[in-house]
Amino acid sequence: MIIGLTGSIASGKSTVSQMLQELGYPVVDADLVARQVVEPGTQTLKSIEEVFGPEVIRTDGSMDRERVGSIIFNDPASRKKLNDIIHPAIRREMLRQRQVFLEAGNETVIMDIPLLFESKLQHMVDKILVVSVSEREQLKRLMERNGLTEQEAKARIASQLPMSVKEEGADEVLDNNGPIDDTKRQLMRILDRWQTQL
Ligand SMILES: CC(C)(COP(=O)(O)OP(=O)(O)OC[C@H]1O[C@@H](n2cnc3c(N)ncnc32)[C@H](O)[C@@H]1O)[C@@H](O)C(=O)NCCC(=O)NCCS
Ligand SMILES: Nc1ncnc2c1ncn2[C@@H]1O[C@H](COP(=O)(O)OP(=O)(O)OP(=O)(O)O)[C@@H](O)[C@H]1O
Repeated sequence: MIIGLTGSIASGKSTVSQMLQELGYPVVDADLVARQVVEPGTQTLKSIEEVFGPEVIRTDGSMDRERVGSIIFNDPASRKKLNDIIHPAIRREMLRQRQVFLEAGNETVIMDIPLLFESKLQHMVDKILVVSVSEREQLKRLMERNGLTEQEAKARIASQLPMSVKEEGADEVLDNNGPIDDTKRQLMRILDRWQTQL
């Protein structure tokens, strides 16, 4: 079974992904893959430099993530340009990693994909788990974690589909407003339900 783990920015996907890894599940992490495909020397990074200019490349040859983030989270046209370059490479690499886990004999693989709905990747997974938080909690956690102003955090939240749309498309919704222990309990219940359906 392929489980798609998604949610909105700072809703708690990485927190839940960490719990799943501790339980022994293999995880394909789209945010990590997004870093791997733009390593210095890759064609993807060259294309990003051509479109966004040499100022998005640091002196050590790596992508200046902060600078690219400040461009694309504030401008939908630039975001589309970046997505058009980087998403095909991310998709290919995620599918490759998923295949490696399946061929190694894993029956369940987790795919942590923040933009699962935005990129219409529902076909890649059998079950969809959405990690949800209230708008207020999301804003607070995002500002704290990334050291963003309210305006910067709101721009990032607005660059994704509303949480309610994601919840509607979910097989299960995990409410991550409460303490971590509560999130873990919900996760265990959901996994139990899905495993007994196999
Ligand atoms: C813009 C970049 C350079 C910012 O890097 P930074 O290290 O600050 O953030 P990080 O990669 O950890 O992403 C944090 C979160 O931002 C959100 N996010 C990232 N990219 C996008 C995007 N194109 N559209 C909407 N939300 C996005 C996701 O919720 C993600 O979990 C980086 O996010 C990136 O390369 N984005 C394009 C690739 C992408 O779409 N990644 C999302 C997973 S497929
Ligand atoms: N139940 C919780 N209670 C308090 N803080 C939490 C809880 N869950 C997550 N957090 C904190 O909220 C922040 C966002 O969580 P996390 O990084 O897991 O979100 P994410 O969905 O993976 O974010 P992104 O989309 O940016 O990758 C982190 O600082 C995390 O420590």
